[in-house]
Amino acid sequence: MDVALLHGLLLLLILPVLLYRYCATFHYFCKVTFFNLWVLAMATLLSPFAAIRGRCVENMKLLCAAIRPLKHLYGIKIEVLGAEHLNLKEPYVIVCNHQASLDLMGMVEVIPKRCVPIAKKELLYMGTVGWACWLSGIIFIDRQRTGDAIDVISQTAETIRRENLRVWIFPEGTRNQSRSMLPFKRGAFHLAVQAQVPIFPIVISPYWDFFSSKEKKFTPGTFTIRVLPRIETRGLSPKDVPELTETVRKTMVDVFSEMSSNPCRDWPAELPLLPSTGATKGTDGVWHDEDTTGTSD
Ligand SMILES: CCCCCCCCCCCCCCCC(=O)SCCNC(=O)CCNC(=O)[C@H](O)C(C)(C)COP(=O)(O)OP(=O)(O)OC[C@H]1O[C@@H](n2cnc3c(N)ncnc32)[C@H](O)[C@@H]1OP(=O)(O)O
Ligand SMILES: CCCCCCCC/C=C\CCCCCCCC(=O)OC[C@@H](O)COP(=O)(O)O
Repeated sequence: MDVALLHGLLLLLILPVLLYRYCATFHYFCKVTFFNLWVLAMATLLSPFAAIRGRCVENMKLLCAAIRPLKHLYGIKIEVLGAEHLNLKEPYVIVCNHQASLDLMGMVEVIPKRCVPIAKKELLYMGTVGWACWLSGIIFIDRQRTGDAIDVISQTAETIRRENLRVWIFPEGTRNQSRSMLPFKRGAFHLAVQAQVPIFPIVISPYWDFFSSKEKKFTPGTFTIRVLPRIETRGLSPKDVPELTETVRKTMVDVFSEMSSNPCRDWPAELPLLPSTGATKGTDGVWHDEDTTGTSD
């Protein structure tokens, strides 16, 4: 009886190990659960320290430091190209494609100082995770209430200039693992135009090789983050937003396709970008290059 019990116990111990080793779906769920538990645990541990400082963007540093070890735990290599573009003293808006929660791992590799993401308000209700996000100055929007979301974005346009902040937005508005990008929401572009600050597009290469929530795949792997040159919005008005949105999306989709078809990551140092670096749109509707000397750190 005792031996049978022992065998049962051993099997109970070994079974998860075997499942983890040989069942891809179980492996996937374990890794995703660990990711969420890690975030929850870190938020719980760090929120009291962040609370001492109160709600402030400096707490983003704590949040980022807590997420950074995850890439080592998952065996994920992240390559960042073009990070130097972000060395601007002035405020700006970052727009980035959004494939999965794993984007957090890439985001913390490249996010500049004094930068806050815009997030769906549902995150706010995730216990200590919401608390940590709020304490770090993350801006919440209700995607179901466009009017309210627009108000928040308009206030943000004033805040980023007043407090010299950067804002990180996922303009697809939701996670997307398709072969291209979803149509872009216009909030990020209204924000940049209203604040008259530049936009930096960031493209994260596809995770297909190592991660797919549909196929329940999560293995070690590599991805690349490409920071594209800035796109000026000075002189643009709200009527230019639809075209600006489409131009930026097309640029990002082109880079994403390039990254998808070149898994060896053998990209040219500078990809052609429309509009080009430091371009502004003149009254004639044409994008003009301008001198950006002295704007970088
Ligand atoms: C210590 C450890 C802790 C760990 C802690 C870990 C967690 C750490 C998390 C950090 C990371 C967060 C990551 C979160 C990731 C997301 O939560 S993604 C989801 C949230 N993000 C978004 O939704 C993207 C931003 N959304 C937008 O920009 C959308 O435009 C809005 C404002 C929500 C409106 O949405 P919509 O109505 O569906 O779409 P849209 O067609 O764009 O707009 C409708 C109309 O309003 C106009 N409009 C839009 N915005 C404006 C505006 N600002 N002014 C004037 N008109 C506007 C549009 O132009 C359009 O009008 P027309 O041009 O058609 O005439
Ligand atoms: C008292 C309640 C306690 C609840 C505790 C919940 C614990 C949850 C723990 C960890 C959550 C980790 C969240 C990481 C968030 C990463 C950002 C993200 O990817 O958000 C999704 C959002 O972009 C788009 O959402 P949808 O694709 O539209 O959906």
